[in-house]
Order: sequence, then structure tokens, then C-alpha cells
Amino acid sequence: MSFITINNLWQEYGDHTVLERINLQVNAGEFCSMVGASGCGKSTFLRLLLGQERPSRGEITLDGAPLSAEPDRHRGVVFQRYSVFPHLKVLDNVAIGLELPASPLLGRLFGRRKQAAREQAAQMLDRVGLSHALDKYPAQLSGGMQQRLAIAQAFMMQPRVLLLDEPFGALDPGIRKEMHTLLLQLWHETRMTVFMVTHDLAEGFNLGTRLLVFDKVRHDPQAPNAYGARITYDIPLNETRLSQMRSASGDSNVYALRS
Ligand SMILES: Nc1ncnc2c1ncn2[C@@H]1O[C@H](COP(=O)(O)OP(=O)(O)OP(=O)(O)O)[C@@H](O)[C@H]1O
Repeated sequence: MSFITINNLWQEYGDHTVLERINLQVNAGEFCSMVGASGCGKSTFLRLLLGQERPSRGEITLDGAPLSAEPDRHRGVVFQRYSVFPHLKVLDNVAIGLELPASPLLGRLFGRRKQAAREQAAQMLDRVGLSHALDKYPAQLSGGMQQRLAIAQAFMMQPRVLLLDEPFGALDPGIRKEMHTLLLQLWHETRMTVFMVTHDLAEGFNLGTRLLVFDKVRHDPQAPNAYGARITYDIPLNETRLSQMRSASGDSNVYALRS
């Protein structure tokens, strides 16, 4: 059985059909790059995976169980627009991810547990190259540094599924390349399942072990919103990387795309 299974998923807003007949099976540890024309529903698909929205029809299961109605810590997310807390310093922005679930009532830890959370957060920030900025506020960071902070936040939670919505779109090419390397390193270490929306086809091909192309198959010129996008191509990529992952995790990888 696959890790994530999507059965006949539709998303409609009033009479606007955004996604139709999405069927997909994804194994744990796969890295799915997602591309498609602007407005075809890629971000909508991510929100459905996150549990932020319920589908109009169809279902998503994770490990055989329906997706929980609320986003939870097993699904981390990084948006292109940074999702960090502006009023918290860099270290606190990351440590709070550990403190909140450990102390849901107060939202804070104290004493030795707090110290341990801060040490863990500092280590993660070192990994993303922000060890020199622990005491800064997000507004004092460059765009690339804020993006690293958002990625550190997401990774700190060790999500089983990482959802990335154009996470590098705002970065200049040098930083972008560094972030690609970092993401692949962390993906390899944690064997998370990744879904990444990108407008950069080369980025999608380079990073993914699978490229999903979203497109509208049916068009009605009289009613442009009548039909939604489907996954029209599902292309296996970077097979060496994938087989390394497979041998490390013992999983077999099944690609399934049903129309
Ligand atoms: N809550 C909503 N209510 C109504 N329409 C919505 C809602 N959310 C998304 N849409 C519509 O769904 C369509 C798909 O939007 P979405 O942001 O998912 O596309 P996208 O492929 O991610 O676009 P882009 O590549 O430009 O970011 C758009 O026409 C958008 O207006």
C-alpha cells in the first residue's frame, strides 16, 4: 500500500472546477515536483494535502487513514511568502516549534527542557547557515535568510510530509542553488516525502524523483471554469537517487496514475 493515496479528488469553488479526477499514489520518501500553468490549481492541491481545505469530492489517505481535518505537525509547509513569526527572534522562531507541541497549554517550556529545545533549534539553524543570526528578528534578515529560517522551522518539526509552495521563487540564483543542495541533504537524511510546486522546470527536474504536470484536458470556450486540471504527466526522475533512497528505506516505489 502506498503512503499517500488520492482517489478521484475534485475541488470546486461554486461553479468553478479547479481540480478534477486526481488519482495518485505516492510512496514514503518520494520527492514530487509539481508544475503547471499559473492558476491551474497546484497551490489548491497543496492545501488539500495539508488538510487546510477539504476536497469537494474524493479522498486523500495517509498511511491508509483519511487525512485529519486539521493540519498537524506531521505535515510541514514552506510557502514562498515567509511564514515566520515577525515578533520572535530567529532562535525563538525555530525553538517554538518544539515548545508548542510539548507544552500545548502554556506554549512554552522551562528549565532544562527549554534549554534542550533551544540547543536543538540552534543546531538546525547552523545547518541552514544562520548560526550568526540567532538574536535577530526576521525583518533584519535578507530574503534568502528568511527563507532559510522558514525551512529550518519546517525541518525542526521533522514532518513526514514536507509541502513546498515555490519555496525558492524569490531567491537569487546563487542562494537558490545553495538551498537546493541543503534541501536534498535534509531530504536524504530524513527520508521525508516532499511535494514541491515550482514554476522553474529545471528546478523541478533537478530536485524531484517524480515530476507531476497539472493541466486542463477539457476546455469549454463558453464556460472556461467548467473543467479543472488533472495530472497529465507523471514522469520518474533521478532514478539513481531514488534507488539509493529505496535501498536505504527498504521501500519499493510504485508509480500509479489512473485516469
Ligand atoms: N478559496 C477559493 N475560492 C475560490 N476560488 C479559489 C479559491 N482558492 C483558489 N481558487 C481559484 O482556484 C484557481 C487555482 O488557484 P491556485 O492558486 O491553486 O493555482 P496555482 O496553479 O497554484 O497558481 P500559481 O501558479 O499562479 O500560483 C484560481 O483560479 C483561484 O482563483
